[in-house]
Amino acid sequence: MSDPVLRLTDVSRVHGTGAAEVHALRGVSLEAYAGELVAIMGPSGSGKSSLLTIAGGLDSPTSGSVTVDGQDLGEAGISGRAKLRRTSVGYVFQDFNLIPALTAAENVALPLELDGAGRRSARDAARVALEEVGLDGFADRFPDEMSGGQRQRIAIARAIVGERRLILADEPTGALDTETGEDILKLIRARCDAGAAGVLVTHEPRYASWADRVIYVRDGLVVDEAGETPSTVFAVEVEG
Ligand SMILES: Nc1ncnc2c1ncn2[C@@H]1O[C@H](COP(=O)(O)OP(=O)(O)OP(=O)(O)O)[C@@H](O)[C@H]1O
Repeated sequence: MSDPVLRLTDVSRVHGTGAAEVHALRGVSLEAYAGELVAIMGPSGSGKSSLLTIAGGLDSPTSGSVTVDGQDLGEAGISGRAKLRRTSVGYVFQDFNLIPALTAAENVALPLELDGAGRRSARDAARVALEEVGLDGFADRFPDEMSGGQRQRIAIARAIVGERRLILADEPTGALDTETGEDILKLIRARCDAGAAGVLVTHEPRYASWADRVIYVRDGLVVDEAGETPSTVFAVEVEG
């Protein structure tokens, strides 16, 4: 098998010191390969968001290592991690994290422009990404002129623009109705089918069923890895 796009090896994350010490992650290892979507489930406070921010280089582990596309984030340094975030990692948040003063196309083009792409080519790439998520014709609208589902589509377009290899989504359906949430999952799934690796944090078995594998986290530990079929999500829930 080829190398994983994402590899976490024995990752721990401790916040605070002494009596205030919180172990958000305790020796988590996981891999996500090109073409696969991995769902992360677990109770509130179990470490899901910590895992994702560390996978995306937004936070650093206290110990353990993270590699994205073979590059060790610890060795990459601050500027190397920032570059990797701009070029290889697409992050989708529950609350969209769009810049209200920028149009849909400008929001999507931003990571490319930050990475030094010319304005014209960045905007062209943004329009292609917006088309891919079904927002052709909305490029010049501002986020507050659009529905929640459309805003999340902009965020997905921003996460996939420029052929990002790793898509990290933290409860991307949280603020959306079920039908719109399913549409968003379809887009993430399609991107993985096209060759990206995806990691999806979700509370909803319905959305986790779009994944190839489901990983359960509890108290900062991976406690169970279900099989390959969506039905195992429900099987484990019933047994648990
Ligand atoms: N910056 C921080 N400082 C202190 N503690 C933190 C920090 N970030 C996370 N934690 C703690 O680490 C643990 C894991 O948090 P995390 O947000 O990763 O959980 P989660 O599974 O994503 O929760 P939720 O489903 O509610 O979003 C929690 O106990 C949380 O309070």
